[in-house]
Amino acid sequence: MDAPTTTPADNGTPGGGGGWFTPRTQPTTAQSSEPETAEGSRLAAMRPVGRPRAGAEENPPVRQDTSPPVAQEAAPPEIPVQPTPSTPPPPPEPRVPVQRPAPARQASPDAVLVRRTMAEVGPVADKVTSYFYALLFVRHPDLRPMFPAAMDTQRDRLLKALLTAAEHIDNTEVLVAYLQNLGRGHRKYGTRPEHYPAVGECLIGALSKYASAVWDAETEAAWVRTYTTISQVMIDAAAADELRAPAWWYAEVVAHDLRTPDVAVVTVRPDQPYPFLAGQYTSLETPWWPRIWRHYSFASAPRSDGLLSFHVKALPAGWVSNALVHRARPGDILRLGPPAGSMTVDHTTDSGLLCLGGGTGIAPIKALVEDVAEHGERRPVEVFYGARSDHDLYDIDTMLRLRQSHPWLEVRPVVDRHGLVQLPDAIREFGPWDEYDAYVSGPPGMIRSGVDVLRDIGVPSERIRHDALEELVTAGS
Ligand SMILES: NC(=O)C1=CN([C@@H]2O[C@H](COP(=O)(O)OP(=O)(O)OC[C@H]3O[C@@H](n4cnc5c(N)ncnc54)[C@H](O)[C@@H]3O)[C@@H](O)[C@H]2O)C=CC1
Repeated sequence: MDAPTTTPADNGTPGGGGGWFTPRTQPTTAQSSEPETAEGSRLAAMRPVGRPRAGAEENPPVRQDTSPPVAQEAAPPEIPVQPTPSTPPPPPEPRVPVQRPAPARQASPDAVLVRRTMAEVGPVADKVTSYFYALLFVRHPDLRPMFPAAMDTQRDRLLKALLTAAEHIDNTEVLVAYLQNLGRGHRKYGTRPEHYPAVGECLIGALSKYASAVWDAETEAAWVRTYTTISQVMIDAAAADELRAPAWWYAEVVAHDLRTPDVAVVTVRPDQPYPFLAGQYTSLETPWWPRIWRHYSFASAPRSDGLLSFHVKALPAGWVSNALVHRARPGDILRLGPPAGSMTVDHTTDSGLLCLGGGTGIAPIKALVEDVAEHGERRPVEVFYGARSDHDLYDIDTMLRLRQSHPWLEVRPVVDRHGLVQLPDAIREFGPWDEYDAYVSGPPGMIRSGVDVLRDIGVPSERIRHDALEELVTAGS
């Protein structure tokens, strides 16, 4: 999957006060001197304050950089600082905004205006997306090579991420982490600080066109401040990440094991150490579909030989997944983005782990089991491994071997019974689960119903972990 996400990471929230999401200039009113629609002043307002490149003008014009932004696959990676094997993995992330509703507190004036715009454009979201990208590519053709040649269903990811962030602008704690992850993740596309004003300008261009009924100077000023804040957090996170990690890793396929006609276990060796935590995922690009990145969970806890493995199911019309299952062979070189996701084990408690792995969703669950084993803990781990048929339980042998080695582990295969009893239903027959944290991994529908069942049987939301559904919708394709 352009991998499963749990969440964006890293805290970095400056302590105290309003933090990052208090606009650096006080919110203004409609009567203020905020720019109205003049593009020049709008862009000046949106220009991120952080880290212009050496020699850049103080207020460079948006299109100052005419060099092609990316096409990285042919170029050797620029690696500012090589991580060493002792580089600690990034801290796990809090959940993405969609998973944790903003606490009930009074919305800031900017948030009210931003949400009003969002409500207005919601019914015409597709048009906003098309118009946004049309504006971006017409006004800034130099940015076009940063996107895939064929803009598939993921083309609106950038816009979606920005709008998600804007909508949750008051939910500082979660949002900062989300944006930092987004900023770090954008390094692999070749995104630079000077690209942000171009995107902001087109974002506002598209919103003002489709939310014209509610658009006024005050709304525009709110969006400018919101976008400036968003881009600043992303730019700062990318700059900090540059000091400790490459923008991407090359990884050579060293093993390819076709487990069923459409599921392969792909093992790769990164060109340099790749720190991550069990339960996380990465983004992956194949040589056959340049600039198309998909998310895949790591199927093992970090290994001493540094190898990484992924379980990939070839999906109908899944370009990347089909290439990985049917075309990739040892010796092929892939690219990996940074690790992400918060579906990780909390080693500060000894609660049990209740794990639901559906289909290839068993991959990160296996990693979690290995992680618990490596920590030498004796906490109960109960794995429910769901599949459509016996034949689809492609990793059951591995899971049963793990169970033989670890008395604290229980593995229960759950095969669909005529579509009536599905994986999540099975957990009702066992329990009680009061002392367990729950981990849910698999297709989005299974995650949704898994979370419903868990809540229904009394597991509190804060004890349920899963990757972000919005990431999973296109994951693995
Ligand atoms: N971290 C994560 O959450 C990961 C998620 N995945 C995702 O897992 C999926 C695996 O796909 P397949 O192997 O084809 O799975 P699948 O479609 O064969 O389903 C696997 C299991 O989930 C159950 N299930 C599916 N839809 C359900 C629903 N709506 N309600 C209740 N139960 C449901 C099925 O009954 C089956 O037991 C992919 O979408 C992949 O992207 C894969 C790896 C990690």
